[in-house]
Amino acid sequence: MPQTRPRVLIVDDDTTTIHIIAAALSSDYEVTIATTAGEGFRLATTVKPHIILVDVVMPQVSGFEFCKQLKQDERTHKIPVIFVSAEDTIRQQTKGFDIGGVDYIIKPVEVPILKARVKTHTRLYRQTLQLESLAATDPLTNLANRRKFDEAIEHEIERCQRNGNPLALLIVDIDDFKSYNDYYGHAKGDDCLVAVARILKAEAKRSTDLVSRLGGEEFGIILGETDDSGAMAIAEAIIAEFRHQQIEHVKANQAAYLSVSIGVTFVDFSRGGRQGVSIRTLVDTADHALYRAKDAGRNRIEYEYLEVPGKPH
Ligand SMILES: Nc1nc2c(ncn2[C@@H]2O[C@H](COP(=O)(O)OP(=O)(O)OP(=O)(O)O)[C@@H](O)[C@H]2O)c(=O)[nH]1
Repeated sequence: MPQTRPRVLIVDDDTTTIHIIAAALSSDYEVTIATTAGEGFRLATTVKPHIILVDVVMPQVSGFEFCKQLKQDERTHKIPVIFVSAEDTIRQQTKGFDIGGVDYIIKPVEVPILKARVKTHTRLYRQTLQLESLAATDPLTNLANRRKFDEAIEHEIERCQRNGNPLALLIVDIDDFKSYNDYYGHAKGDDCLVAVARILKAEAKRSTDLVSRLGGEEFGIILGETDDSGAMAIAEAIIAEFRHQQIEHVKANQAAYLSVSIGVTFVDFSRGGRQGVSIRTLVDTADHALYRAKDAGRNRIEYEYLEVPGKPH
């Protein structure tokens, strides 16, 4: 698939420089312009540029301060920043790198050098993004993989705890999948995993939801900012969707179709506390509920609250 053109954000208060840089890059890049650091920061979070070219000397907020701000925000900290400045002292240039810039271009801008450097840094950044995405994705289902799940749940625990919000985790396991594989063959088993992934994605579709394949026929769904009734509603919708779709599984023991069992756990951070709430305790609690669902006959949901130790009552 052809890649879209890389996006460049130019942040400069000098219209002559903006004009020179934009003219040099606009045939190969999507160019966006900001004349203040404030506007630049807003565009960095919305346009998500592949590179930012910033003037060092600007009124109010300098290019260095702007870069520091970008590096402190998780939405923008990875975007490569190139400083463009007439200040050519070694001290000034070194400072640019220390702050987190990837390059420093001296004004007046030499267009071939500018183009070569922008090309190199955008290519490297895009490769990094691609590798990060591959490292976080399960190749069969295209869902987030276990590594991404662990990273995301840690992040969600922190976020929900900081904001005093509830957090829920669902572990979904296909019922009698061994006999499905044995009867229909491994390739059909793979197709089945893809179909299950699609159903789960369709039911947990909020931006704070993350559906992942934990391994084999087990899936994890993180529901940030979701309380017990919200999480149970999603779990019930998943069970109902499998009942509705009636995916054939002639060897199923319980239902006459392909079904899943779901273990659900909730944490309520609304009264503070966090000690003892880790990925491990969350997953273990949801797993425990899942085993109970399997034991009780499959094709069902069981849940367990996770108490937050140290929470004042
Ligand atoms: N096709 C396919 N099968 C897989 C994959 N990963 C794991 N499996 C199979 O999933 C099956 C899981 O079997 P079990 O752990 O015994 O679970 P189950 O038969 O679903 O039984 P219950 O969970 O108790 O209902 C095994 O046969 C694995 O070989 C995969 O990527 N593709």
